[in-house]
Amino acid sequence: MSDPDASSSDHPVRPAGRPGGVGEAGEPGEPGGAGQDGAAGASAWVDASSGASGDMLLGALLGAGVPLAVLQAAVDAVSPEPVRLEVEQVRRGGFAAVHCHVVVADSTTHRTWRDVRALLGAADLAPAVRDLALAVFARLAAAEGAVHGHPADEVHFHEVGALDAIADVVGVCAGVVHLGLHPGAHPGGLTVSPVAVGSGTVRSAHGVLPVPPPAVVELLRGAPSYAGPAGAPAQELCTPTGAALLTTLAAGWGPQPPLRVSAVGVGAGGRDPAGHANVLRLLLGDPVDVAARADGPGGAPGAGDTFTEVVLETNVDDLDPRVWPGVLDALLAAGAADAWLTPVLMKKGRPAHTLSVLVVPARVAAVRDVVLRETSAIGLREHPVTKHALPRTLAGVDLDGHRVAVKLSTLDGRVVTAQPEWDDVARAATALGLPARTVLARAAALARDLLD
Ligand SMILES: O=C([S-])c1cc(C(=O)S)c[n+]([C@@H]2O[C@H](COP(=O)(O)O)[C@@H](O)[C@H]2O)c1
Ligand code: NI
Repeated sequence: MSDPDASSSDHPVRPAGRPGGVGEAGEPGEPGGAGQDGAAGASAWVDASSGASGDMLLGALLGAGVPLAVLQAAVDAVSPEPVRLEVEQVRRGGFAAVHCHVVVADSTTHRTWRDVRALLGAADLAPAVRDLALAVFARLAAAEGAVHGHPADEVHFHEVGALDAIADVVGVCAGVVHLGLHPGAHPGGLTVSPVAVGSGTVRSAHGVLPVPPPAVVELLRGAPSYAGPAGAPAQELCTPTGAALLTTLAAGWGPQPPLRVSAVGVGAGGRDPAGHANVLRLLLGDPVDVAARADGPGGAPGAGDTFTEVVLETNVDDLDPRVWPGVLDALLAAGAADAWLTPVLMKKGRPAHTLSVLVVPARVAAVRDVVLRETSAIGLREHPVTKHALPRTLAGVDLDGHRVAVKLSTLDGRVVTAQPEWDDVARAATALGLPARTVLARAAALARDLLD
């Protein structure tokens, strides 16, 4: 929710940078709705070490280069009353930041989850934006229902169902879809840092609540969060809207993933307390394939091509084979570099599978946990392995307006392979209505120009 006390202005936003090849299509609406997917897909990291709220996320998206018109068009499509997004350049504890004000007339209308769902259902929104906004409000309704003891459908939102909160959610979803960062759009997606929730108490429609308030606790279940940051005055830093947005949008949690950063958005919270910068940062860029290197002796990207990883292995003869695809997905989601099955004939002549997982040392524990939880194995072997890999970077080629990432590998300073990323090829083929092998051949031909 935006801060009603903060001053506002009509200043146009000055982006901190334009993402390379991202958001450039930027048409104001796809056929049949506001909130065009104006990007071919990118990766990003949200720094929520000072918390998160709807207006902080809106400011960060604007600062990272999303046009104000994209957010406003989506908000206009949903809101039954005029809602204006206003942008102000502010300072927060040493950061130049963008504060997005959501300006609405005073209203005491309370909405249920059913009301909000009807508003979103009737709105002329791009399908991806509508689906995402529905998912955010469904999470809010489930959390409110759980903490107040009501079925989700009957949940009566107070602050979080007001027009400014609806504008926060819809605007953020439109911005995220515009950047191609929504779940399922791109393998990289959005990684979110552990979330600072603040401390102390907060006044709300429910009266005085402890921080984190119950809805935030419920929404952040399973996500990393903590009180703080240290030295900050006691205050609420993560609102229910911020928590619902982050947990719906996050493809993963943790420190900044390897990124070639091309744009930074700094979104301001309403207050500017002494002692900490009340901002949320969005770092946008292309993924760099250096995750393994960062954990190994090679250190910095491209600095070396030999490092240590771990192979976990176990022979399994008693798991229903239909379970295996989900296991492999879960292993990759837990950070495995690869996971595969080999048919074997094991002791007592039993047909079985060897499950093998390659993973960087820092992610062994998470991967081991998946193996022991998701399969019937009751033990496993772990071998450190020495891995040699060529330094690689990502470039891109354009196929009739669809960006296909190309992985470049370098030997002795020369680019020796240029491989189009399959997921991008498949997506472009679907969008263009062409066979994937045709699109792959065209992407490979363009990629050949990137070879040295
Ligand atoms: O609106 C509701 S029902 C509501 C529930 C809770 C619970 O934790 S339960 C908390 N709040 C407080 O409302 C304000 C505004 O939140 P936004 O997400 O709309 O920015 C915030 O202080 C919450 O703690 C509201
Ligand atoms: Ni509540």
